Amino acid sequence: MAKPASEPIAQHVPVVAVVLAAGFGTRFDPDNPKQLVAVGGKPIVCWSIEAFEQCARVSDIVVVVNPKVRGEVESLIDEAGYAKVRVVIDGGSERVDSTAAALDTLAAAGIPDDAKILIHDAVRPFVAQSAIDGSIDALDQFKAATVAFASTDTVLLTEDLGDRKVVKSVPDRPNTYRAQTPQSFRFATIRHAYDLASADPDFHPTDDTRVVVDYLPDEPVAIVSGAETNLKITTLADIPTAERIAEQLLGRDAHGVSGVVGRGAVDPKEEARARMHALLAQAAGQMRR
Ligand SMILES: Nc1ccn([C@@H]2O[C@H](COP(=O)(O)OP(=O)(O)OP(=O)(O)O)[C@@H](O)[C@H]2O)c(=O)n1
Ligand SMILES: C[C@](O)(CO)[C@H](O)COP(=O)(O)O
Repeated sequence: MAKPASEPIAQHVPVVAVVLAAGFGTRFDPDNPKQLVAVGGKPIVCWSIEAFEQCARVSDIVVVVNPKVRGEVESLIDEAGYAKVRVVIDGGSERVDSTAAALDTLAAAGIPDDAKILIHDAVRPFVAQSAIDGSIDALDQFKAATVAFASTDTVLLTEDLGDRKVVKSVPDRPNTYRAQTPQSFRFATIRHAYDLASADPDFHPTDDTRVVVDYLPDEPVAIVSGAETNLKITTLADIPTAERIAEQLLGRDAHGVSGVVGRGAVDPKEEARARMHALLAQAAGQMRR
């Protein structure tokens, strides 16, 4: 059951979330689209849409899909009754093509240049409200921003030497962040960057920030605090972590039992204690024999 959408609040400009769900999940399982996989009992794409439904400052949501998942995503949206989803559009073969399709749709709809656009990976289901709010706020000062998480590892920039990768440089760790989403922009800024990038068929960026950084290098992109829990589900190995985060957010323990123990329900700690007592009693009985 979806949480009800927050009432949109009066703002000067539209705040549009673009939820990118048009990927093919080749690193996950191409026969099992990851955006439809349930974690904590809820499809990943629904977690992401709901994060923006619940933010009162988000006025509209555009969902980007591919033909393989369109039917299922549309049914999920209908069943949940997401009130802010305006349109479900087809994406393209790469992530940037899907973003470009969303920008074209928004342009055709006559969205104002100063609208705030938040572009989010559908496969980052646990994005925090603070990251969404922080992204919207950052656009009052900057025309571009990205949620990112400070790297705890030292990051190595590499280059090719024969068939080996070798280290080219080592940036100072306090200056290294892992890019997350949402990545947010004033509409005219991201549209301009994409227009410039479209002239280069060899440009294959994996995120939208790169499009601004490469094509509008004078435009600062602000960092908004992300979190380790804003996980991108990339391979099957990410699912156990995702389940753990979902359980925490849903307030359940690792076995899916509600943390609130009602009358008649079995407290898992009590159950474990009873099991241990039984085992000890059995062991003691065997020692006496
Ligand atoms: N053509 C594409 C490619 C990706 N995405 C979206 O961009 C996000 C991040 O992409 P990624 O994790 O790489 O997903 P996939 O492209 O599905 O995975 P893979 O690269 O393993 O095929 C996902 O929400 C994905 O659905 C998209 O909308 N359109
Ligand atoms: C946008 C992104 O999630 C930021 O970390 C990432 O770049 C997507 O990359 P992918 O190659 O599409 O997984």
